[in-house]
Amino acid sequence: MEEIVYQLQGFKGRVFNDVITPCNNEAAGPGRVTASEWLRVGFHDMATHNRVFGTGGLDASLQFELTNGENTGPGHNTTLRFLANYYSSQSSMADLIAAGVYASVRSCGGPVVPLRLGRKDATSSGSTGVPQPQNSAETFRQQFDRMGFSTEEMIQVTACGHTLGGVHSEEFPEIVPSGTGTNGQKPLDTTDATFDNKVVTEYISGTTQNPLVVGPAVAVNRHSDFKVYNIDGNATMNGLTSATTFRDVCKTVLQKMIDTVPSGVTLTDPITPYAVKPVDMQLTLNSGGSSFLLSGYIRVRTTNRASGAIKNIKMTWKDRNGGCASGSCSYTATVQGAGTGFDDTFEFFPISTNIPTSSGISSFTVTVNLNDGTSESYDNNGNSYPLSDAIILQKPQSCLLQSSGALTVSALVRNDITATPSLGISYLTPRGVVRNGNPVPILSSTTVAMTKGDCAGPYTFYSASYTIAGGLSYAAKLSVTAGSNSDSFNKASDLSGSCATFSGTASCTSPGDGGGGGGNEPDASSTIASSSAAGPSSTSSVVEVTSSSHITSSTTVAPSSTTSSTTPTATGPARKPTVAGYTRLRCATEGSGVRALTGASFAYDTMTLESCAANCTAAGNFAYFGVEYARECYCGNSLAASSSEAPDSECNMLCAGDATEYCGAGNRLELYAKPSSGGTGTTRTTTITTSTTASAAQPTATLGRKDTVGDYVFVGCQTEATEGGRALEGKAWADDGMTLEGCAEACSGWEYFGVEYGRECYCGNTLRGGSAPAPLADCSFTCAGTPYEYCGAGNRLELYRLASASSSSSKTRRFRLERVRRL
Ligand code: HEM
Repeated sequence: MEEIVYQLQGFKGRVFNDVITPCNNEAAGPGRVTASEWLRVGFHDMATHNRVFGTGGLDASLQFELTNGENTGPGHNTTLRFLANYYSSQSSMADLIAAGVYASVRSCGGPVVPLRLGRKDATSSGSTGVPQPQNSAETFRQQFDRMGFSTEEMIQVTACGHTLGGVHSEEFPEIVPSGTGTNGQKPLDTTDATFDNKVVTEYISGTTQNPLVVGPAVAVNRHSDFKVYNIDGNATMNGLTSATTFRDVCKTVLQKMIDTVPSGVTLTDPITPYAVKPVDMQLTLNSGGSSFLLSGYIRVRTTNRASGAIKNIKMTWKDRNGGCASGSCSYTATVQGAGTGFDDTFEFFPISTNIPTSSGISSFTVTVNLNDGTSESYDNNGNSYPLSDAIILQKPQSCLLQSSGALTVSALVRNDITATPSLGISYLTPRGVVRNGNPVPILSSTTVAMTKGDCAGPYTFYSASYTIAGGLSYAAKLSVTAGSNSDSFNKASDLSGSCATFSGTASCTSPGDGGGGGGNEPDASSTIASSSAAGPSSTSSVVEVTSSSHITSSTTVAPSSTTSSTTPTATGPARKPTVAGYTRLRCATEGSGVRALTGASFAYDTMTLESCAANCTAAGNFAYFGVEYARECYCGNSLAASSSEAPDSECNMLCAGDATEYCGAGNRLELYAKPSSGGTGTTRTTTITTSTTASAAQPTATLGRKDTVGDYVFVGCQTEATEGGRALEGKAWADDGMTLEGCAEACSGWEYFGVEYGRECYCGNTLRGGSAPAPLADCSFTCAGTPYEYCGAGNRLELYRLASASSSSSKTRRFRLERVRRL
């Protein structure tokens, strides 16, 4: 929750604020201020609390109450659907709703509402009792008293809520008759997207146009704001005419609102961002078992520091026995990226260092070295940051096929741990009926016994498989536990599509006697976890440790690739300046929104630089090759312009098939080029078969932009129109199974199609005025129907255009004009 709430944009941004920033963002369509919908959700969820019985309150029971008549309108559903993207065993829906109140108020310029955590989610609907506009003043007083709010607090909290948003014709036609508002909405004050006290001052001065005070609502006795505000002769409202007082009061009453929880729930103290926080720290056993890679980030809060004030950070660890037997127990990192929250900035320092398994690690501390020569020590309030090497969830040998949910998890258990490990899976399953039903998936957990495998020096492999049904397997969280030790809350989305073979297995040792001392036997039985989840590409064939043979056996792949993984790993990993006629260029990023190399691609569990070079030569004598994520090989004759140089330290994954070589990392290519890109082309004739065969090796499914979808080509990320109406007005539909392909098909015959907000498809022949290109990064939602495609975002279209559009003359002209306008 700390990351979701504070780590919003930029490096490692959780983008929780995307659809409510800026405050007037109408992510779900014109007339719907998303921030106001989030705030209203907080009230409607809380409003059924009964202080006497201790029932109800902020407990996410709203998800079961959407059709009970007192929670009308689409806003509750849309809000819960967005928040559910963050739902996990560590962030309840109720805490997320509370965080939504904090975020919406802050995004609109309101106070920082202190956020406590620990809310528990209801499992069924609660009582009714949300105040309705037709209720009498006395009923309102009783309802708020039942919630635990005094009359004064009732007036205050209603005014604080009604500083944002408005009343909608669709929901309350008797209050805002159809056609009388703008985009079907009438605002509650003149600044419906600013958290200010206009709702009060306009009411007190008699100039208010608040549809819950004046207008048609009066005649039908639905002027609820008037009934509430006027109940004490306007005394409380008069007290809120000072902007500062309004802000302070709102901070207090809105906190009270989100802290109203069922009895039995104990909330934490209000959270604040950590000064120093380890993020995604992970141990991964290197081949041979004599060392592991420690990776992750140290996040340092830089809010109150001058920019560039930090020189570097030093992480210093203690080995398993509390000392430093290896003689070298520290790692220094310089900044890799920065991120922001509403009120904070952070810098991230990447950790990537090898630690001998013989001595291991138990905890660490962090020193922040400043450019002025001073330094600060962080030791987790005197406790050090614990990091146990007793159990390791071994990601390279674990895999998830997101299409089927087939999961295999490999873990390493230190040989002195006697307890048998088990795999805990916490996962989400959709409820099926979504349109007007509950959009929040069910959070379940299961425990699976793990089967013992081979030794790897001082560790022993265990593995387990399970199929996560329901299509949301990527959102699962994985924990491996043995006795009191665990490696917990690992993201399933970090796993690749097939399990890599663990090469260079060592015979069993005890921790502390020299780890990996048994040598590196090229043992064919080292195929831990190569089974079920991996699907077709990593069946028993990977028992053959020799490189790439199982995918290109019928092809002309260079013979040099056959020896790599059996090479003893006595020498440590190193960069290779040349590989089979290619010269190393650099560690490179992927292109933004496109792959850096698009000529051909291969993925297999025995990847080496040599086999990738051989495949790229055979597949077309390509000018470039690059290896990414240990097991993915890309070829191309040109490099995407947006691919840029990254520090070598970021290309830190060892090749799946040869642990003496580096093979990029997530989104990082170990990039090589031929000195002359012309090449001889001598192997061209063999390329078609080779490339077909090799590509048939199951590529890792990854999230990425699609250059073409059916007959359409990608235009870019595009804003909605500003000139009254949608950017694409031809046809629209929304679906929870939305994919780019589905939208393309639905828009067949139209010149454009665009997908917005993950699940909304729009077609049109022209783009309405005001719709403009936006940064690709804005289109950050994945499609509701597949986690591998991007489908726009709030107010952002993933826009495609008919490839043949430019062939018809009239269309060509229009296209050019639009291009000019855009440029
Ligand atoms: C007597 C108590 C209340 C009544 C009868 C009431 C009633 C209403 C009604 C009828 C709407 C229009 C909804 C729509 O058309 O979408 C509305 C909007 C809203 N209410 Fe209340 N409300 C009350 C208290 C509160 C409180 C305590 C809060 C939060 C602190 C709140 C937050 C909001 C917000 C943010 C909107 C704008 C929603 C949007 O623009 O979509 N309300 N309220």
